[in-house]
Amino acid sequence: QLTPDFYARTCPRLKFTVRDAMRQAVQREPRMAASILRLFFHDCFVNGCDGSILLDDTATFTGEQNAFPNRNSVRGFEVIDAIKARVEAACAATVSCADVLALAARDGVELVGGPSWRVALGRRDARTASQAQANSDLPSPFANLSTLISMFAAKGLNARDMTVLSGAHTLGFAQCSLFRTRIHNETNIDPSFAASRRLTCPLSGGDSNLAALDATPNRFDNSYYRKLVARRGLLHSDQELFNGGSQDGLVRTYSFNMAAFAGDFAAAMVKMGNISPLTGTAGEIRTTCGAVN
Ligand code: HEM
Ligand SMILES: [Ca+2]
Repeated sequence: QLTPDFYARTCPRLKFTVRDAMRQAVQREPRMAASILRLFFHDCFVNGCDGSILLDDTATFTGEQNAFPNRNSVRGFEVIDAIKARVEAACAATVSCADVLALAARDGVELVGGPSWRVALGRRDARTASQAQANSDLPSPFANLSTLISMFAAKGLNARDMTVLSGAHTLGFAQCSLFRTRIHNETNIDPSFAASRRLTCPLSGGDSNLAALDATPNRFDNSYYRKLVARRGLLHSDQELFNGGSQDGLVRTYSFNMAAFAGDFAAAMVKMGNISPLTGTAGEIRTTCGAVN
């Protein structure tokens, strides 16, 4: 029951406000498009797209931000907080943090050359968050293909959705500790790629050193899939999509058909954005994204 014109009368300039703020954020730091996209994924996969990941831990509240997949890893909170402040100034107590995040993720992708899509709106914000749920529902970079497929299936997303959404790794960076075993121990990897990654990610030390997830980390293109076909996937979970299994054919298609990737990605983002939203009078419209009202 989400709809793109949910705020047409209550906050008519909403999408321009978000777009403008995201343009500034991405101009300042191109990686922010990636970081906000990932933030949206990590929101939607834990209790649905309800802004739960945005809630800060306090002395009496433990939320999702310090769950293993998020701690020292997800970023961009200050950008969402700043956008929300501008939205509040224009339309007080009207637009949810969950919707701001959904719009910002779409705008970031478009700003770095990716497809666009209509964001259905009307999500409300959670009053709670669960660190345990974040630990159990977010996929690990060490997962194999069948685990990835079943974790997405648990969210109503099929294997094709999983493979095309993983194309988000056309943007952004990963830390050495999350791909070390792949570049040092695995055999389904291009040797020269492994050797060059080992230069900044040795067997010990450099845990937080960054490497790009594909060859063009600030450009939304299909090079992620071309790299998978060349056995140059950075994460173990990336290469699982092209390792003799059920997704090989789709990876190959996306590797030479950018239009198919772009179209399927947009459709799958809409689907991901529909994961169990709070609507109607459930939840609340948070005034500050980091804390319940
Ligand atoms: C298929 C399962 C997935 C796994 C196992 C996975 C895992 C990871 C890991 C380990 C990182 C690096 C984190 C770090 O080094 O701190 C990462 C980065 C990223 N992920 Fe995923 N991811 C998956 C799917 C997705 C999906 C569905 C999206 C969005 C639709 C996404 C968007 C991103 C982006 C954009 C980055 C780069 C973030 C940045 O540079 O700030 N990922 N992912
Ligand atoms: Ca959530």
